Amino acid sequence: MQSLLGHQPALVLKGCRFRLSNLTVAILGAGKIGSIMARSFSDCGIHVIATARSRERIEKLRMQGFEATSDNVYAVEKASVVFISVKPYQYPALAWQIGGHVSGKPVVSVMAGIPLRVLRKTLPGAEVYRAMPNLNAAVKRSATGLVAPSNAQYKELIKSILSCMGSVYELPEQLIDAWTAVAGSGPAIIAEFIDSMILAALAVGIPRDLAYDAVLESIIGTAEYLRTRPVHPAQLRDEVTTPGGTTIMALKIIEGKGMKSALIDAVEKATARARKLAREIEERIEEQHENSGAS
Ligand SMILES: NC(=O)C1=CN([C@@H]2O[C@H](COP(=O)(O)OP(=O)(O)OC[C@H]3O[C@@H](n4cnc5c(N)ncnc54)[C@H](O)[C@@H]3O)[C@@H](O)[C@H]2O)C=CC1
Ligand SMILES: O=C(O)[C@@H]1CCC=N1
Repeated sequence: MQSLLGHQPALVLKGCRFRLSNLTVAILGAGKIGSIMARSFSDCGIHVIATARSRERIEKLRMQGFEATSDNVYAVEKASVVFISVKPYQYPALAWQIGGHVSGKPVVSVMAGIPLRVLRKTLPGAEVYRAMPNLNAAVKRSATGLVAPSNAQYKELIKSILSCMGSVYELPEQLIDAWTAVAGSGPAIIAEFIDSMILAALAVGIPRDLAYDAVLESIIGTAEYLRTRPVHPAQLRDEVTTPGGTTIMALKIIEGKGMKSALIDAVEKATARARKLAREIEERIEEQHENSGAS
């Protein structure tokens, strides 16, 4: 693998390593990703306290079997590990609520963009981490990036909890925004590709249900092929492409319309957006600090 791809996957963990059944974890802001995290952690035996703002959402979380509340401070105080999964712009208000209650606890943010530096400043005394899972956690196939602080005390525990969602990869902080673009947004980008291929299949007359299967099975099969056989994607492409055959006609059009350059641009823009988010949130936090009359 190393010599062919010039890269060794930095997989650190897959599958639970700790006995997690005595653990209580708070998930603050159990929306789309937070409720998937709650299900994954709960399936690992963890007691989850999920928080949400609306009565309907709390009721829904309870129906799914989780302890659920609107009281973030209660959840933080009861839990040994705290996860934050609100939208980045919702974070300053949440930090204001819980900032005085997290000292000594590990707190893991899955929010795009917000740097450790800002988490540390707003959650005094907590051991702060950044993680970037993806929606595929719903099928235990998240590729989760993890940034741990130096001299982290709780790193093995955090990796173990995150592994309930799939694979965990430890990263330096300067890579997490790029990871957010590639792996965090990845399912959306890949879903667009799948949707486009389905439309293409319809255009050449394949019935809709068959088109869906043809595309999904081909995507899953190609990923499985690349995962289990040590070949570079370009080598796979060459194995499929018969000189003067059909595939080369498709590849010529893709090349001419710039699919690769569009994807590279897209990922660069998404990475830059995460960096910009960090600045925007930091400004909001400073404003909040000034408005509170703090020096
Ligand atoms: N959706 C995704 O695939 C992924 C999202 N993320 C990150 O996860 C975070 C959440 O994203 P989504 O789940 O998509 O958003 P969402 O809007 O579905 O979930 C956020 C939830 O937090 C709740 N909330 C907001 N403020 C709150 C507060 N003070 N107390 C309690 N609950 C509060 C909201 O009502 C909402 O239900 C974002 O920061 C995003 O960057 C990370 C990886 C993947
Ligand atoms: O779109 C977003 O900002 C979040 C981060 C990764 C996936 N969704």
